[in-house]
Amino acid sequence: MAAPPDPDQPRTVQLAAAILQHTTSIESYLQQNGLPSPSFAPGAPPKLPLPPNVEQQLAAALGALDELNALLLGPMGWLLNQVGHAYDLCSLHALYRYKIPAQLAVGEEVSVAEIARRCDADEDAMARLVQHAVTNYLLVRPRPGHVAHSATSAMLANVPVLHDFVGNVCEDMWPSAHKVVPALAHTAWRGAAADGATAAKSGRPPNQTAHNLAEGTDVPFFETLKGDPERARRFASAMSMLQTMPGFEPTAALEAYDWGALGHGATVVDVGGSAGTFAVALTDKHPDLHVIVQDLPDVIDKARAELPARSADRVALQSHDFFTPQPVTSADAYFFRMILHDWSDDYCLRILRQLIPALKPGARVVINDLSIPPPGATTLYEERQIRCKDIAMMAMFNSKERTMDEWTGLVAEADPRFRLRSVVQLPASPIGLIEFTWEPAPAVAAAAE
Ligand SMILES: C[S@@+](CC[C@H](N)C(=O)[O-])C[C@H]1O[C@@H](n2cnc3c(N)ncnc32)[C@H](O)[C@@H]1O
Repeated sequence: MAAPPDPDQPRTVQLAAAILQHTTSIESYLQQNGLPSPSFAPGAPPKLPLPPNVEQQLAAALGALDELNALLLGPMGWLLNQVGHAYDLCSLHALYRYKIPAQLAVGEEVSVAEIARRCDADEDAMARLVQHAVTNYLLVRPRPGHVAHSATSAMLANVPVLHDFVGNVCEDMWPSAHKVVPALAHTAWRGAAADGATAAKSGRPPNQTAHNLAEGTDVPFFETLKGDPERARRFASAMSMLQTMPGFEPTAALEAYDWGALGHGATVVDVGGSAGTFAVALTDKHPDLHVIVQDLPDVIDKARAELPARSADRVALQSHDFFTPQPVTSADAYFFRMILHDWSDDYCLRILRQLIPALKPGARVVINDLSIPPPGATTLYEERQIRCKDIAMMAMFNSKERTMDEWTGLVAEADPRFRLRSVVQLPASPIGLIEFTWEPAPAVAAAAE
């Protein structure tokens, strides 16, 4: 248990004391469990392997460090720091585009001139980008003018999905970042909403985004991917990397929800279930459940080729556009995992309402998606990470991350007969699991008969 800060000390000293206290706890946990101290050396674990109680100390240490950094820089320094961040991704982009990590052997010390030669790039510019990468711990500098692998670059060299993730960030998403405000201010787009619902609070269409301005196209990002197989492959690979992040793994949703309570032989529809990763994990754990994975035709074709033989009699695959009426009637649960955050409120309402004619009384609708923590529930540093994701969703899709209240309000707006049943916030994760049941009022049910 962390000691409270000494109120007689200045804030900076309180923060420094908290950082020392939390860091000491983290190091003792690592030492007691025979785990290595954090390091920049290639081979360091991608993430500190900490249990939830120590993970909380890590979150507190990082939050305190961030606030201390801002205070010590002072208002002007902190402002200039933001300006610097605008260019931070340039060196990571160079690492990605020129596949620099893959060109270095672990333990090899290479001159910056040699890096430029291996990349067939301008020596002066490449040397400067590589030196910037050193300052961001993406590479290390064993001696002046030379670089070598850091833990991060070695990971980028060895984990192809991570390389794809960086490519997706630097080449698909980052170009839209400086168009977020111009898209907001775009006169012709102001007030545009789904299906002409001009008063909608968040209904800007997915083809009037910062991404559309950045790429000079009027088709939504997912449509662009359909015409560009390599970009689509990189996006799918980047998404599969996200599935391995803490809280984003299928196992997290398996453990957070009582799937067994749906009953023996229950049917679950995984709406937008992609390649069926979750469905396979769910039926491995609960072999008596039947899961129908729905997605767009191309995705289902690919899923069909990849579905493990052991899942064939428990997992069915179905092409379905979730903007059309739900074809599976009377299922026990309809599951939306990382789907609705891709869409603005108006589009989410349309997706949810497509379920209604198919629902039997008591059917569950389970949303497994990011949730923005309430103010003060996390450090500003932690909240910033999810707010950055929220802005990324706005930039690419005109969609959003939501608070728990926004999630429950959205589903209630889709139809008041969706009754909130449970809310679970996954530990040490921005992901939530919100369960609704379909409860038509007796009078409404009778009238419908
Ligand atoms: C962010 S992914 C989430 C996939 C999966 N639920 C998971 O958690 O890994 C969004 C999914 O929605 C699918 N999708 C997009 N538009 C769709 C539509 N109109 N109908 C059905 N699926 C759609 C995409 O193909 C993709 O598989």
